[in-house]
Amino acid sequence: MISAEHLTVALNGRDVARDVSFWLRDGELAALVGPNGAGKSSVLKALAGVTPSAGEVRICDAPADKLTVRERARRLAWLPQTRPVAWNLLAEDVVALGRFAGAPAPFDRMGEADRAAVVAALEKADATHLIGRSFQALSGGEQARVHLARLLASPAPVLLLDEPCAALDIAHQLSLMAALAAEAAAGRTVIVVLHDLELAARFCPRVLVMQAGELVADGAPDAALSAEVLGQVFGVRKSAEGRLERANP
Ligand SMILES: Nc1ncnc2c1ncn2[C@@H]1O[C@H](COP(=O)(O)OP(=O)(O)OP(=O)(O)O)[C@@H](O)[C@H]1O
Repeated sequence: MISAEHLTVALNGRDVARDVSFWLRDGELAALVGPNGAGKSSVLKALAGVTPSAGEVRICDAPADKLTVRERARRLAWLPQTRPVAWNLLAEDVVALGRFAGAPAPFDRMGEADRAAVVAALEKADATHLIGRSFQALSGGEQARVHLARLLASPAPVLLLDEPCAALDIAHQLSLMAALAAEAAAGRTVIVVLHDLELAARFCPRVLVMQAGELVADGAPDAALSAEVLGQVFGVRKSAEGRLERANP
């Protein structure tokens, strides 16, 4: 459904992602993890086509660089790490933006199916009560849930989410991960950048680990987050009680 072959992203003359290759099928839910600055957002941006890259990205069997912006947006929805909304839209109008690329023609009016998708996405993101509220007057976590609903409202078969749990309380983090698992079970391919390794291991059958621009592990949580990877990549280890702690405090 989405693949990267020898993906390299250079910024300011430096490779911030180097020779990254992976392949995800329909219905896979993968966590993309790694320390700060490892290159996770850069890879997601390259997959979304918003940053230049070398190598090949294929989305739904099509080379991404041959797709128009609209074709790409129909295949892939991206939740960036920073999410400015320039206009003070209503919460439901921000969610409706997720339907834009799927419309038969730009600026078509929303139909019944679009309205139903917006309502369903708001429900999935536990944000129905925010209908009618102005987006910029929402709390950080409420805004994050509206953005999640925007993504879920999109018909795209591939979802990319960059730290969607930031700003969410623990109950909503768990609900978000359950919602992503449900999307994957329904056939979408989901890549989610996470810093919480326990959340990643609990919900994601596949974990991609980046370090200093390289993909250093890719597999089921037990293998990808082995004691060796935890120590070498993250500088942590599991205590006797199973808690993560600094390897060299
Ligand atoms: N626009 C830019 N110009 C130059 N360097 C950049 C730019 N954006 C990011 N970088 C650098 O690229 C590297 C990778 O950044 P990236 O945002 O992909 O990391 P990340 O793994 O998502 O980090 P974090 O967990 O902190 O969000 C970092 O060293 C960062 O400083």
